[in-house]
Amino acid sequence: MNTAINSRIPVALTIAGSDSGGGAGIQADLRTFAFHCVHGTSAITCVTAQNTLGVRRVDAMPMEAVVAQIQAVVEDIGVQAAKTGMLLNQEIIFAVAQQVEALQINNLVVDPVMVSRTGAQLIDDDAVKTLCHTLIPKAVIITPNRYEAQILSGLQINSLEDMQAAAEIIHKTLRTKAVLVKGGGMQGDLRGVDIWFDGDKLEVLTTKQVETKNTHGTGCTLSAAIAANLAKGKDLWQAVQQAKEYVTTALTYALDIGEGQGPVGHFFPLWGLGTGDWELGKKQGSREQGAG
Ligand SMILES: Nc1ncnc2c1ncn2[C@@H]1O[C@H](COP(=O)(O)OP(=O)(O)OP(=O)(O)O)[C@@H](O)[C@H]1O
Ligand SMILES: Cc1ncc(CO)c(N)n1
Repeated sequence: MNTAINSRIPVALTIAGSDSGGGAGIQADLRTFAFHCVHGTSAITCVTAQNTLGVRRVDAMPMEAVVAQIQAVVEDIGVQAAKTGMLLNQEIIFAVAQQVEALQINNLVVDPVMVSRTGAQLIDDDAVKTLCHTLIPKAVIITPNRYEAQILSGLQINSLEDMQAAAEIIHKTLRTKAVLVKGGGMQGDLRGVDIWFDGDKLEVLTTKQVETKNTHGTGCTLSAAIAANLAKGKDLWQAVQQAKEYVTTALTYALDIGEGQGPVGHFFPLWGLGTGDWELGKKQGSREQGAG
């Protein structure tokens, strides 16, 4: 008898960089997709030698290799949603924007990775311009952090009101459906606060502020969770609210590894249930076998 189960599963694509430390980038995105029961596919734009203390080296993939990965995935498997993360240079950004158009990739979430949480600029000014003019207008939502929102809006952001003003300016000037200005780089209580603006509704998304130094990859995780929810057919507002809840809970289970900022705990229910001990799962399995 054929016992195979034919499972249909939503598919999402991440176009982003690899983080050797496993906390951000492609690694965080694929874990987030898996948690949401979405099949994760990837197009790697660059390889970073990175750990919890910082980025040591970045090697860009050839633009043609990025394009080939996107085409291989979309032409055969198809994707219901996609996200972009670290795109690194102007050539890759331009090529990704062309592929999004040519392959009609819908539900695109752009995490405009330009500046690290510590304020260091990761892409040059020409690449920022290309991102604004080619890729961002194709997104259903963009998710800048504090420093990225400063660049995109031209405002200094030091308060909730500044975050709101920046979201409005970014929406107006960059023509995306929605903007989420993230508060992780703010001080005090604002660290857990994000601002949503879609041209109509200006909303403050507030969760508790989690007291942890282990916040590496929160932005990647949030944008990947939004894409996963969109792939599952949720509307954009619902996708964002649920993604925010997910990243907050994952932060409360953040992993204390390395000397610097550890990653969030993407698979927290396993730890919450005490199954961090994998032996437990095996024991339960053998008990069931014994009973049969
Ligand atoms: N200490 C915290 N407590 C609660 N929420 C937080 C905290 N730090 C970040 N967040 C949330 O995590 C999400 C990501 O925001 P953040 O500003 O950290 O993005 P980012 O700088 O792009 O992240 P990264 O570069 O580390 O991937 C947002 O929803 C933000 O509110
Ligand atoms: C590969 C990669 N993408 C994104 C970020 C931003 O968190 C990072 N540190 N590394």
